[in-house]
Amino acid sequence: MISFTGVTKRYPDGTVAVDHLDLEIAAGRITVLVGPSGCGKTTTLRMINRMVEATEGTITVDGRNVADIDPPTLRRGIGYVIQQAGLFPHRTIVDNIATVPDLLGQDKKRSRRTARELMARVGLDPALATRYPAQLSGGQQQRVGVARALAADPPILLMDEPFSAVDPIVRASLQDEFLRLQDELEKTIVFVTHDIDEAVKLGHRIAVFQVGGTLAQYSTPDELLAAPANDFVRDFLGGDKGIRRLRFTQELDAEPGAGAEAADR
Ligand SMILES: Nc1ncnc2c1ncn2[C@@H]1O[C@H](COP(=O)(O)OP(=O)(O)OP(=O)(O)O)[C@@H](O)[C@H]1O
Repeated sequence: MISFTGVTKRYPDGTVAVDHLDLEIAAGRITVLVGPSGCGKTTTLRMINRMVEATEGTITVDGRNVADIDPPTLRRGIGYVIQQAGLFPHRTIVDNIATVPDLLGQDKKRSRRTARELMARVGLDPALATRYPAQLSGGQQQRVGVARALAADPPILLMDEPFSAVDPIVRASLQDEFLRLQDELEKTIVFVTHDIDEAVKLGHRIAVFQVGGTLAQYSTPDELLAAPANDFVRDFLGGDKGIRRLRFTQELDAEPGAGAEAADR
C-alpha cells in the first residue's frame, strides 16, 4: 500500500502544486489520479518515487517512509511509464526493454529472453524486436514503454498519461490489453490521466484532483458517477454522465475487451 499523509509540495517559486494531501492507494489495484491541467497529478505521482521531494508530510510504501529509502533503491521497486514512452532512440526494442536488467548487471541472454516474453505479453509482434523506436507506431512504442517498466518486475507501476499520445482506437486497445495484463499481474498501479472516461474504465478507485492540489473526491468509479461530491466534480464529469454511467455498467457486464468497442460507439 502507498499512503500519503498531510503531503504538500511547494515548488521553489512558491507554487503549491499539492496541498495537504491524504490518500491511501491499495496494493494490487489500479488507482487513477484525474483532474484538469495543473492540478498536481504528476507532482503527486513523482513524489512516490522521489523524482519530486515532498515539502511537508509523509509518504509511505508498505509502511516505509520513502524519505528514508535512497532513491535508486526505491526506484528499483517502482516502474515508471510516461506519455511519449521515453525510449532510447539508438537502442533496439529488445534492448530498450532490457534496460533495467542490464543496469542491474543481469545475464544478457536471460534478460533478452525475458524481454521477448514481455513483448508477447504486451501484444508486440516478435519481428519488431530488432527495430529501433522510430520504426514503430506510437501505439507500439507505448507497449514497449509498458514492457520496459515491467522488465524489472516491480511491484509498483507509476503511469503518467501513458496512452494519451495515440489515437482513440489504438488507445482503447492499449487500455483493454493493459487491463488484461493487470488481471494477471496484480501490480499496484498509480495511473495519471486528465481523461475521465479513461479513469472510469481503468480505475478501481479514482482520485479527482482540483487545481491547487487538493482532492475533490476519492471513490470507486460507480460511486463517483452516481454521487459526485460537489459542483466541481459534477462539471468535470460533464453533461453526459448518464451515458457514461450506462456504459460503465455495460462494461461490468460484458466480456473483457467488449468495453472498448462500447466506448468507441
Ligand atoms: N518545477 C516546477 N516549478 C514550479 N512549478 C511547477 C513545477 N512543476 C510543476 N509546477 C506547477 O505545479 C502545478 C501542478 O503541476 P503538475 O504537473 O503536477 O500538474 P498536472 O495535474 O500533472 O498537470 P497536467 O495534466 O497539465 O500534466 C502547476 O501549477 C504547475 O505549473
